[in-house]
Parts: sequence; structure tokens; C-alpha cells
Amino acid sequence: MSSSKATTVLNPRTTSYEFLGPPGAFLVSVGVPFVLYAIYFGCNESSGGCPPALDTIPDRVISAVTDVNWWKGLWDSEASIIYFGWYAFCLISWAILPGDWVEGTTLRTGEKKLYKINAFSTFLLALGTTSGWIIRNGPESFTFFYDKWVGFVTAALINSFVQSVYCYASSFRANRLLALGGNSGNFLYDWYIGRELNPSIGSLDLKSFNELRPGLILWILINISMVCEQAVRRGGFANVTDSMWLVLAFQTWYVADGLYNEPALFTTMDITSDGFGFMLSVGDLSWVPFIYSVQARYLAFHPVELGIPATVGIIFANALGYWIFRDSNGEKNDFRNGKNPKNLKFMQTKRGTKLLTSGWWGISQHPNYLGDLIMALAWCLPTGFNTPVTYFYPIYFAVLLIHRQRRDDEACHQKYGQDWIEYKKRVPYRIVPYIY
Ligand SMILES: NC(=O)C1=CN([C@@H]2O[C@H](COP(=O)(O)OP(=O)(O)OC[C@H]3O[C@@H](n4cnc5c(N)ncnc54)[C@H](OP(=O)(O)O)[C@@H]3O)[C@@H](O)[C@H]2O)C=CC1
Ligand SMILES: CC(C)=CCC[C@@H](C)[C@H]1CC=C2C3=C(CC[C@@]21C)[C@@]1(C)CC[C@H](O)C(C)(C)[C@@H]1CC3
Repeated sequence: MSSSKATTVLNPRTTSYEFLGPPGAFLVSVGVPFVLYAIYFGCNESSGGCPPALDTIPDRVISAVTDVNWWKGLWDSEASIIYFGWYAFCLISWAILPGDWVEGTTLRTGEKKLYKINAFSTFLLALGTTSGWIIRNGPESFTFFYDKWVGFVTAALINSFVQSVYCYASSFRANRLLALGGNSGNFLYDWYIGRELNPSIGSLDLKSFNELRPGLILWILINISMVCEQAVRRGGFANVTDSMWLVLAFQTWYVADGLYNEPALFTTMDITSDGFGFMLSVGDLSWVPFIYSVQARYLAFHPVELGIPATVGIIFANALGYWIFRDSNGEKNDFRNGKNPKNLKFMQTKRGTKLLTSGWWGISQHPNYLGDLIMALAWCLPTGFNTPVTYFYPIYFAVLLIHRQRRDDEACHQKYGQDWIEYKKRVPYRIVPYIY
């Protein structure tokens, strides 16, 4: 077979679109930066944390975008220097911190990619350095994320855009393994979905690096900055509210869990089937740190005292969600690694792999999504009920997970054929038992 024929067999043309095709890709690509800024301008101290009345929004948007100073205000050189310094810190940590090299899943070429496992130690180093800085220089020295929010958002968006363009352009080099869904030939769509499956620079895999380190860890550093902002306003850490500590503790735990279980990432849909396009680069680098931290940012200027009964109730909700999330992900990871310590029932498929039909995976097709959603709700409750903005996260997240479940359902249909239909008869609920 000639080499161009072999490439076509390995990288077939994408014949069907997801996300409503190029128009959908365009809308998300413009909509995500828009929401990132809008959620700041619609939920800050001067707006009282609440979005403006709906009928005033068009006028506000028009007066902002027609004002040159508003555009200039989106850029902040100091914020950009700190942001790119942070990105460099993540790269250097990846390169110099020790870590095992672990194989990912088998690729279409039959090969396996190697990944360096040191995301958790990068996290510990970042937390240690930040704590040392704050202890030495006081909380007022670490409020810059609060003060320069918009500048940081802009820097992260620039990074997301540059990386997606770089990955798209470099996917045209010879012998690249492309994502099955990102090779449609439509420039906008392929740039958005990601054309190359695993873009890398040397041994650095850009997709997994960006998904776990610069954005996810930054989310927690931003939260810490919000705690500092509240501490400065309220006269010290002793006066930081219980609600703020809860948000910090829950989200730090969630991120630590994801980083500690780094190898589990290599079996997720993002790593096995999606490319690294604008969708993931903006999701990882901009959306996660600046949208997922909205509760802490709100509490920085709008403190809420919960009291013991509410605190206990919210801790219980988060613990329930975490238990479902961790235990179900653990069952599947063990099973996919050839272990079945709970002796769970499963069905054998013609494809060779087995599907669990008892334990969490007998209750719904994505019990891990259910746990994640319960946690998402528990993270908003500490902010009370004065603003809908802090509840944006679970709403967006429910939409993301329902969409993800549908994409996965289609992918599993293709992978397992009739066996998947049989599996769905045995486990009919998609995410929430008896509801969905
Ligand atoms: N915080 C956030 O913003 C986000 C968090 N997440 C979290 O990421 C995690 C991973 O999510 P994701 O990759 O989407 O999905 P899943 O972890 O649900 O993985 C789906 C895959 O699992 C395998 N599988 C499906 N059913 C079974 C079964 N019964 N037994 C064994 N294997 C099965 C199939 O792959 P195969 O058979 O090929 O192994 C399927 O493609 C989740 O916990 C999710 O909540 C996800 C998105 C965003
Ligand atoms: C609006 C938009 C462009 C969204 C893109 C989606 C991304 C924000 C999410 C896709 C999958 C994700 C995962 C995590 C964070 C959010 C994104 C990047 C994750 C790293 C969070 C921590 C978890 O423990 C996880 C490792 C399981 C998870 C993996 C998927």
C-alpha cells in the first residue's frame, strides 16, 4: 500500500458532524469568551453579584463594545506576565519533577502513548509555594486574581487560541494520527474539535498536560486568592466565613482527587477520541479556572455565614456526591485494568471487552456523572440564594454531561453494536435512576 493510501485508511474522512457542525462550532467559539466576560460583568461587586435586568443588557453590551476604553480594559500586562509565568511554572514542573511514565490506551496504530505522571506533585509544589508566599507576605499580597480578573481571562483566552491554532497547523505534518471526529475538511469545524488526536511537543502530550495542570490547578489558586480577598476585607483569616472555607475545601479535594488519579484520565473520552482543538483548549485553560471559581469569587465580596446545621447538611451532600463519583469511577478503572475486587456481574461482548452490569454501573449508564452533579450542586449551596449566577455551573454542567452521555452512547453503539443494545436493556437509566 502506498503511504498516502495507508494514511487515508488510518485517518478516514469525518462524514458526520457533532455540535451542529460548523455553525455550532462557531457559536461555541464566540459564545465561550462572551460568557467568560459576561459572567464577570454580570456578577461583580458593583452589580451586587446579580445579573442586570434582561431588558437593559442589549444597551449595556452596545455601549461597552462601542467604547474603545472598554476594549483596552480587557488587557492587563501585569496579569498576562503572571499568567504566562504560571504556565511556564507548570511546564518546568512537568519537566523536572520526578514521575513514572505510564502507557495510555491502545491507539488505532496499535501503539500506546507514554505519559509522565507528576500532576499531583505539581499541585503540591504550587500549593506549598503559594502558602509560603502568603505566610511571608500576608493575604493582601495574593489578591491579584480578584483585582485583575479580566486581564487574566484575556491572557488565558489568548493562550487557548494560540494553542488551538498551533495544534491545527501542526496536524498537517506527515504521519499524524488524526481524531476520527476532527478530519471533516472544514477548517472551522476541525480547528474547533481538534484535528490531531494527540498533539505533542517532544514527549509532552499537550492535551493531557493542559487538561490536568495549568487550568485545573489555577482554579484552586484563584479560590485561594478569593479567600485572601475576604480575609483582607474582614480583618484576617480567622474571620473568613464558613461558606468560603467549604467551597475551598470541596473544590480543592475534587481537583486533588483528579490529579492524584492522573492515569484514570487516559481512559476518558477527551483523551481516547477527541482531538485538542479550541473546544478543549478553551475549556481546559479558560473555562475551568474562571467559571468553576465563580462561587469563591462571589463569596469574596458577598460573605455568607452558614451556621452549623447548614454546614453539616452541605458537607453531607458533597460527601454523598463524592462517594458516588469516586466509587463508581474506581469500579470502572479497576475493571478496565483487569481487576474485579467486588466480584461485580458483567456481560461479555463480541468486541472482547466486558461491560459491568451490577454495582454502580448496574444502577445507571453513567453513575459517575450523577456523583459529579451532586457535588456541583453542593458547591453552590454555600453561596445562598441571593443570586442565580453562582448556580450557572451546575446548569451548564448538567447540559455538558447530558450531551456527553449522548456522544458516548453513539460511540458505544459503534463500538459494541448489538451488545450495547442488550446492555441498555439491562441498565436502562442514563444518568439519574428512575428519572433520566
Ligand atoms: N468536572 C467536569 O467539568 C467534568 C468531569 N467529567 C468527569 O470525568 C469522568 C470521566 O467521564 P467520561 O470519560 O465522559 O465518561 P465515563 O467515565 O462514563 O466513561 C465512558 C466509557 O466507559 C466505558 N463503559 C461504559 N459503560 C461501561 C460499563 N458498564 N462497564 C465498563 N465500562 C463501561 C465505555 O468505554 P470502553 O467500553 O471503551 O472502556 C464508555 O465509553 C466522569 O467522572 C465525569 O463526571 C467529565 C466532564 C467534565
Ligand atoms: C464550554 C466548553 C468549551 C467546555 C469544554 C469542556 C471542558 C471544560 C471539560 C471536558 C472534560 C473535562 C474534564 C475535567 C474538567 C473539565 C473538562 C476539561 C476533569 C479534568 C475535572 C477533574 C476530574 O477529576 C476529571 C479528571 C475526571 C475530569 C476529566 C474531564
